[in-house]
Amino acid sequence: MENFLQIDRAEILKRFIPIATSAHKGVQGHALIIGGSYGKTGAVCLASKACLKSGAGLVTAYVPKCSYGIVQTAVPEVMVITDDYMEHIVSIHFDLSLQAIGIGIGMGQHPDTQHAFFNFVKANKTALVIDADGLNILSRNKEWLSLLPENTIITPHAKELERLIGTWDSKEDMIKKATLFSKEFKLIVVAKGAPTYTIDKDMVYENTTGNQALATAGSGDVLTGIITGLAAQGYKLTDAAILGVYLHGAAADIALPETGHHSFIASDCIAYLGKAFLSLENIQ
Ligand SMILES: NC(=O)C1=CN([C@@H]2O[C@H](COP(=O)(O)OP(=O)(O)OC[C@H]3O[C@@H](n4cnc5c(N)ncnc54)[C@H](OP(=O)(O)O)[C@@H]3O)[C@@H](O)[C@H]2O)[C@@H](O)CC1
Ligand SMILES: Nc1ncnc2c1ncn2[C@@H]1O[C@H](COP(=O)(O)OP(=O)(O)O)[C@@H](O)[C@H]1O
Ligand SMILES: [Mg+2]
Repeated sequence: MENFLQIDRAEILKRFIPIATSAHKGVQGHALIIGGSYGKTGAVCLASKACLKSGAGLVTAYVPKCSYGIVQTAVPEVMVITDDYMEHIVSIHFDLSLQAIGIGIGMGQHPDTQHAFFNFVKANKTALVIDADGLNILSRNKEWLSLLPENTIITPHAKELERLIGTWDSKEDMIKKATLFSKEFKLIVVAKGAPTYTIDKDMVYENTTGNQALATAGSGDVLTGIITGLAAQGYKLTDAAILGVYLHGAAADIALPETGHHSFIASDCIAYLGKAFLSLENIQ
């Protein structure tokens, strides 16, 4: 039987950790964002910028060669490592000490990328957030799900979730199936939608922020970056997911009087993240 909890500001304040006055970038966590392919480097730019804007001390992006100049120009604060191949990822290798990795956005599902993803998950021990093509690759290769570290966060939209757990006939049925999936593979499922449910075994956390302005390209990529950034800072992974979803929605709610529903874009979600954090910190 599932237990439901509505995530409002009071619940978030129980989990939110302000940054210590003595902090430096070395203690704020190093996050790696792996993704991108020809024509979809924007997803990595959005995720890695959102990751930094969520408080991670250092962010590196792992991208195919064609994405190098784009990421360096769009987000100069982010460091970049490139794959050996030009247009998509064919092997994932790096020598970094990391606290969290976000993988899958804009990555595509080329057979070589699937192979690289398999070798990566087989070896990886770092806290992991998987989105978009990382999830699509797992849907095609369900036997790889058991390779993921316990409490890996997955962030599917409805179609990605359906590819993983099959169809459902009601919201209750979706939650039941996602709960079973979460328990079977020991994963935290962020079932994105309106509202978003974060499902950690029998616990179901219903988010209370966000609006239809988020129905715009790249808003999920931003969420991946936020959650990865919080995980890198050492949040318990369930809390990183819950807090990330809340802040992402809060940024869209705070932006609304300025952008309206139509003109809000994923970059606005990043731009308003500061105000979303301030709504928790009461700093004037
Ligand atoms: N600037 C960039 O670089 C960007 C790069 N991006 C990257 O692109 C890649 C592909 O990602 P993607 O999500 O567009 O593809 P995919 O999983 O096939 O879903 C599409 C189909 O699924 C459905 N569908 C979608 N959402 C749904 C929902 N909430 N609820 C229900 N259904 C939903 C919908 O199906 P329909 O409703 O039309 O039947 C739609 O046709 C990925 O790597 C991503 O990171 C993007 O982030 C954009 C910005
Ligand atoms: N109508 C809506 N109300 C609230 N949130 C929404 C709405 N539409 C989309 N979102 C949110 O926007 C994000 C979309 O993610 P996703 O579909 O992965 O986008 P993309 O792949 O383009 O980055 C999710 O966090 C989802 O919950
Ligand atoms: Mg997406």
